[in-house]
Amino acid sequence: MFARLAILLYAIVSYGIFTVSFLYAPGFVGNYVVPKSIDEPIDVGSPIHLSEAIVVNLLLMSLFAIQHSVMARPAFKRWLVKFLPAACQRSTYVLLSSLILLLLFWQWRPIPAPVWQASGVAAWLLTGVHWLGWLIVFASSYMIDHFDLFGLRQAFSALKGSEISGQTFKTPLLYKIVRHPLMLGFLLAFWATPAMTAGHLLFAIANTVYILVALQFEERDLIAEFGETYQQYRRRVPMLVPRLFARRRTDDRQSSWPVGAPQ
Ligand SMILES: C[S@@+](CC[C@H](N)C(=O)[O-])C[C@H]1O[C@@H](n2cnc3c(N)ncnc32)[C@H](O)[C@@H]1O
Repeated sequence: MFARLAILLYAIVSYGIFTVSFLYAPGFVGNYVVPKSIDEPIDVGSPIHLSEAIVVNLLLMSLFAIQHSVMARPAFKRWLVKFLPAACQRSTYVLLSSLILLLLFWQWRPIPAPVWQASGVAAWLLTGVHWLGWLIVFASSYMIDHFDLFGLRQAFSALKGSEISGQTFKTPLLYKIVRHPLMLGFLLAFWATPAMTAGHLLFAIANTVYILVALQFEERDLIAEFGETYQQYRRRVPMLVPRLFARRRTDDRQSSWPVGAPQ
């Protein structure tokens, strides 16, 4: 019982640290409220050189990308549970990702050279799309299973002594429009800004490249897990850019597979 309570406490602490990093992220990317944002320099006493800023920022983003992608692979998860209870595996992933994100927010070097500056209606539109992106990220996490994604469900299952259920394939709401709404939300939040600086542009480009590469790995795992069901989904639903007009395909009309039903 003590071990199970310790797992739950670990999951709650990890989730708490994730919440701090998630709440900080819009402030960081949008330069709102927070003490240190993407364009807000830290006082390091001496001016930061452009080359140093680029190298430090790329290292920070690479650290996040490597941790986030390596730890998400099934082979790594199987290795990790040799040392940790299975119920801690997702919380460990969430904890490390969140700590690296906080490090990135803290150590990020702004590069303030302006790239574009919108005003009037364009500025309002870009700000609206920016917040729509964050809303999509938040909502999508609940559509596939927020508490499973962030390790709490696994810890509660362990507390009850029940088996940790495997991943289930779902296509609710936004997942019927694109296969990766959560990533689409991030892309909108990163790119839609009325005041783009060189540092923000570096952040947006590097993260776009990372997302596009990471999604290849994620989809490879999803195909390995769900086979033809995911292949059909791939044929039916676009990856990131919604189709403006529904495409009527022969196999759509013939298929009896209900999109949205757990497979
Ligand atoms: C951070 S979430 C991002 C999900 C998706 N890539 C997106 O952008 O909305 C990553 C986890 O979601 C899982 N996942 C992705 N698509 C899924 C789906 N349709 N149903 C259930 N789980 C899914 C992946 O296996 C992975 O564990």
